[in-house]
Amino acid sequence: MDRRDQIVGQNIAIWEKGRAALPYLLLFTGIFLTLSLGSFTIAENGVEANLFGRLGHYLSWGFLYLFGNASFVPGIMLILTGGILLAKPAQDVTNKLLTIPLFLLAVAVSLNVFGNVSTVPFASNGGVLGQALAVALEYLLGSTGRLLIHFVVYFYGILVYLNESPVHFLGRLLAQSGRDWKEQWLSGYMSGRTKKEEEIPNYEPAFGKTKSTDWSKGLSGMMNSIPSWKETNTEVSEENVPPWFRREISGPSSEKQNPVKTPTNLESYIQKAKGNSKPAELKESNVQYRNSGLLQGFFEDDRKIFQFQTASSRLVEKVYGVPERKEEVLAASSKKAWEILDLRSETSTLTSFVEEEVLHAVPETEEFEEEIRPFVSNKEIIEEVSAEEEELQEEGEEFEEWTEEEDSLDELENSEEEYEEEIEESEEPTVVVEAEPIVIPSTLLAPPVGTPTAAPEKKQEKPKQSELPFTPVSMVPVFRSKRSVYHIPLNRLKSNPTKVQDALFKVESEKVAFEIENALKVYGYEAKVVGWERGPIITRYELTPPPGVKLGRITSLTDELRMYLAVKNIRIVAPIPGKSTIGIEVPNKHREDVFLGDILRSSLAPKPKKDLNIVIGKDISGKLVSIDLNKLPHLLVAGTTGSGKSVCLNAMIASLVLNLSPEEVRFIMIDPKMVELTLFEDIPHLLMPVIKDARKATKSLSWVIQEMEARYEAVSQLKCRDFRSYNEKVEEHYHKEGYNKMPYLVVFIDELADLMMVSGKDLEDAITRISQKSRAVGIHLVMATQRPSVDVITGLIKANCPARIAFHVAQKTDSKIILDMNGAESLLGKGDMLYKSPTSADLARIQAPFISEEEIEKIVEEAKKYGAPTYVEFDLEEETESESAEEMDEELFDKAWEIVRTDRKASASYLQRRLKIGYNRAARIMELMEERGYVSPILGSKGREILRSA
Ligand SMILES: Nc1ncnc2c1ncn2[C@@H]1O[C@H](COP(=O)(O)OP(=O)(O)OP(=O)(O)O)[C@@H](O)[C@H]1O
Repeated sequence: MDRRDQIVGQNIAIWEKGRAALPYLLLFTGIFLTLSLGSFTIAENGVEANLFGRLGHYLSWGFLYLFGNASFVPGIMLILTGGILLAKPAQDVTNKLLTIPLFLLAVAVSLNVFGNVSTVPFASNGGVLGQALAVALEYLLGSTGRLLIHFVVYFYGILVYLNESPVHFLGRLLAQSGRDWKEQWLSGYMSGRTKKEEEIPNYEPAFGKTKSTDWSKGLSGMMNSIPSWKETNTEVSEENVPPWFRREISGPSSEKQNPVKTPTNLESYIQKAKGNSKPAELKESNVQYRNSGLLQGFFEDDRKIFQFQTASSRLVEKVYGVPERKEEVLAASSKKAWEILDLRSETSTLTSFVEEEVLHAVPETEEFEEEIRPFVSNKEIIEEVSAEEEELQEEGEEFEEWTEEEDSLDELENSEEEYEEEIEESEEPTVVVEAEPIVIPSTLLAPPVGTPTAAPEKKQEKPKQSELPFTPVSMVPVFRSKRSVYHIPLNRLKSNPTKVQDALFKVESEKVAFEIENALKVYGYEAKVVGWERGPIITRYELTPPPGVKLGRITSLTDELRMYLAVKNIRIVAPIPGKSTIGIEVPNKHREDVFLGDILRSSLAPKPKKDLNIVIGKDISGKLVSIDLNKLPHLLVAGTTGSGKSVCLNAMIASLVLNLSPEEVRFIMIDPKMVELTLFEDIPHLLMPVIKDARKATKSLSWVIQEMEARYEAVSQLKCRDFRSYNEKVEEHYHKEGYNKMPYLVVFIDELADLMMVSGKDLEDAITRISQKSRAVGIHLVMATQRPSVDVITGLIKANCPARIAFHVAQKTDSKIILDMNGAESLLGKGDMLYKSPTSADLARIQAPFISEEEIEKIVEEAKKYGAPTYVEFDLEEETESESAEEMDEELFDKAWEIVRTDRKASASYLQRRLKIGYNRAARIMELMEERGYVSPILGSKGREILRSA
């Protein structure tokens, strides 16, 4: 660690202490100022009368003279800010304090403008400065300008005080008013049009009146074919909405503001045409969807129908794109009344049903076929839209699109007039509409209709909903950040103020090196310490091995050396990988804790941002070691209780939260211990609330499997090899087609053993499936366990997690399970660990960084400012039958054990009688007891033995 870091660290420590005293300082100053001013009197005994004596009197004098009664402002604001800081100690009040002079001056000017009279003569009208400022402002800006400008200062001050960026606030305001304007403009036009239609008694849509070759006849026919569609539920949930539509979503308010009821209009035309006195009404949906001004509308009928309210002229042209019918195209786009699109798949049984209905409505099959041919498939529409978007982007401004539409409006109004004329001329509609209105199913948007198969009973069939004709994508809900730039300040993290001085260390190391040489001499080996490397908690001494001595002999001297050096533990590495020396790792006398804050600050130097890069600590030479979770791709952590697993996991999560926004990474946290990961509850990166129940853990992992499959599907659709190239492609081009970038997904499990105990096989299966496949789609597992036994870290799990971290473990066998070699048993605990990378057989000894709970809380608090977490829609509570049975067994377990223990009878039939339960259940409970080591397996005729006494 260099000197600069040291100074920074010290400064931060001083700052932290100062911060704790800040609220009291603010409160005291505020009270002092307010009371001094309140007790100020101009009379002779002013000093005596003032509650804060001479200082209070003269200070108040100065303030009142300069700012008049506005002088009370700083005191009151200081009290307010101090109170806020006391209630929320982590708040940054710098902005609040900076607004005090602003408000002081603004109030002083206000007092002058509105003529404040004070009992203290020189304090009237905002004091000398208030008067001077007011006069200067009036001279420069006139009285109106003065009034306005000082109100602007209030406005600005209030925003800054509330920690709101005035620029962002104005931006949002402008954006909102722009949207409102656009919608009002649209609704004004559309309502005008509706009125017109109502005024003309015989008004019929043009497409209902034109000759039989008109495309709209097919439409009208179809509109009359499927009555049930419009009667179904119109509530729209965001779930499963194709990403294409999801890109801009406005809430219900905008929908209300916009009185466009296109389908109703369209239907009413058809109702009128067939003389139906009971016009059907389509309910409006709540949520409006847009795609960059190209189209706008809302979902109906349980997301099966997308009702367009607006669409760009090119999209319209594509759908109706027969050049000879240009007027119609224009008319259609102007009315925005044609746009009803069914999103059902083309394979549904509906196809023949609709075809048949259409042909029923339109007798001339050939003509009808011609009518519907111009409709294009959804895929083509999407392509067209993307082309349209590209073009728009080239043109630069979305606004131009609206201007264009405005221009075309005039044209369209003309064409509407033409239609009206046509209506008058026309005597009879050529299309005989017989059935109820329907919407256009997508089945008709694709290929021409084949020969119908008349089957009237099919009319009663409920249309089957199949998959939406859009790309299946990640189920991770989109996170919308409250702020534009994601940044969590590192000053929230501590630094280590106690660094061991090099000089001190040199003396210590020389002494230890001498002792090592002596100890080996005692056992008859002439070895020389040739150097050492100092880490934060251990130092590795390098020795040249005595010639002709087997290395095993030296390593077998571990205990002897430990005793000779009087240290807790030593570890001998023979030979040091890549060197011709032996390493003896000896604990330092003075431990130097590694703080996450220090690490992140020292690694702040600009370097390419690796996606899931995590600094996991300092190695024995004090160098930072980082891992890229993306490459591992999963990590297994093991160690006895108190060895530092949870702190390590917390540090990993914290560094990810500090580096990556919720748009870039999401977490699922499983914490059966209920105390470790819950600290991160409610951070926006979470996909589910922190899971504390082992049963829910398995369910959440099954969700991860589904997500993994969906991601694979999406990745293969864009013909990408992995998730990264998918994200690149989406960023470059495919976002225009509605594809969303996928965030990394990291699943943290603290205490795998607890989970394996409850749902062993299921959990193992889920973990194996995820770990085998998920690497390519950005899903990673980080699992920690206290008990590195073969039933927890099974062969399958081990095989799929080549990257492992071992903290201190109780025995060599545990070390072998986790690392496939000895070593972890000689670690020192408290974050001392061995890391086995997937690419190398050698172990790296690392000191994990420390992060305290308070630091985590501060980070969490900062992260929460970016928004609340958007959880996946997934019911973790839902219970399967077998699960509830297991739960009941679990409930009975304690009772059963009490009976077995006191009666000394471990048999299922005995439990059956005592607990009045079925035999199967009793046998299951006995098996549970066996699994948990309470009773032995059945020992032939002797039955089971009771293994525990309590
Ligand atoms: N990197 C570290 N640096 C310094 N001290 C540490 C470090 N990691 C852990 N400790 C100390 O060890 C204690 C136990 O750590 P931790 O809670 O992470 O253990 P654990 O392995 O998760 O234990 P358990 O499995 O019982 O939860 C901590 O309270 C802390 O004081």
